[in-house]
Amino acid sequence: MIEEKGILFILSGPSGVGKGTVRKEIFNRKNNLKYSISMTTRKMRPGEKDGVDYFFKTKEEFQELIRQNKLLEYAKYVDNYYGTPREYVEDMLAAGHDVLLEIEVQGALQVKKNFPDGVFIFLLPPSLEELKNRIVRRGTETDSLVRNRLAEAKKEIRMMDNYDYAVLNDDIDRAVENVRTIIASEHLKRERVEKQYKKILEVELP
Ligand SMILES: Nc1ncnc2c1ncn2[C@@H]1O[C@H](COP(=O)(O)OP(=O)(O)OP(=O)(O)O)[C@@H](O)[C@H]1O
Ligand SMILES: Nc1nc2c(ncn2[C@@H]2O[C@H](COP(=O)(O)O)[C@@H](O)[C@H]2O)c(=O)[nH]1
Repeated sequence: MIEEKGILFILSGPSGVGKGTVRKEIFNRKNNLKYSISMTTRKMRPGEKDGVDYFFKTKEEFQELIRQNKLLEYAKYVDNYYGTPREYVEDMLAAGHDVLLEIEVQGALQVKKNFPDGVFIFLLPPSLEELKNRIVRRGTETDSLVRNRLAEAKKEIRMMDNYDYAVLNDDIDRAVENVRTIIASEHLKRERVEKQYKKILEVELP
């Protein structure tokens, strides 16, 4: 029997492309999604809150989580670790909730190995120039970190073919609508398959 589980959505793409902005817009509207708050060893930015934006951990704490297999995926990204808590995601999916991860590309590829049925969405910037402008305008990174993040971005964009969908974030409203449409249509698709599956099994053999 098909287990009635939630769908895992992975929103990914280079730093500064607008993943967080799109995600917040999606969660501002009515939805059936749960957001998985990540763990990180990076320093908290002004305005960020522990347990809301991330669970902020020391390097030692993070390494212990890895050792105890408590992370669904993790990656070292520009000198810091980032990872997804396993228990929350597995519990939510098992309870039938859809879950959204907002993660970089190395982590997304790990998730794909373990959750091939996940829906992988890549957010693409209009250009590297605009990506740089967005990171600089956000004002969270030093010049050298901007350079490192852009170098990662080029590698990440090369991996876009591994995703189910690519959404261009040139216009924020359009990008949000496109991601919402993907989420809704994947949902519908799975509901239809589930219904059909049940219908087939209801029929008595002659
Ligand atoms: N379509 C857009 N047009 C112009 N600016 C945008 C657009 N989308 C997002 N931004 C801006 O770009 C900056 C980076 O966006 P955001 O922080 O959401 O990116 P991110 O992909 O989540 O970054 P990171 O991966 O580093 O967390 C923000 O200042 C945001 O307001
Ligand atoms: N592999 C993972 N990547 C993650 C996770 N949480 C966030 N991220 C990504 O890291 C970079 C940098 O984030 P920032 O907050 O320092 O700008 C960005 O691409 C995030 O999406 C995670 O759990 N796993």
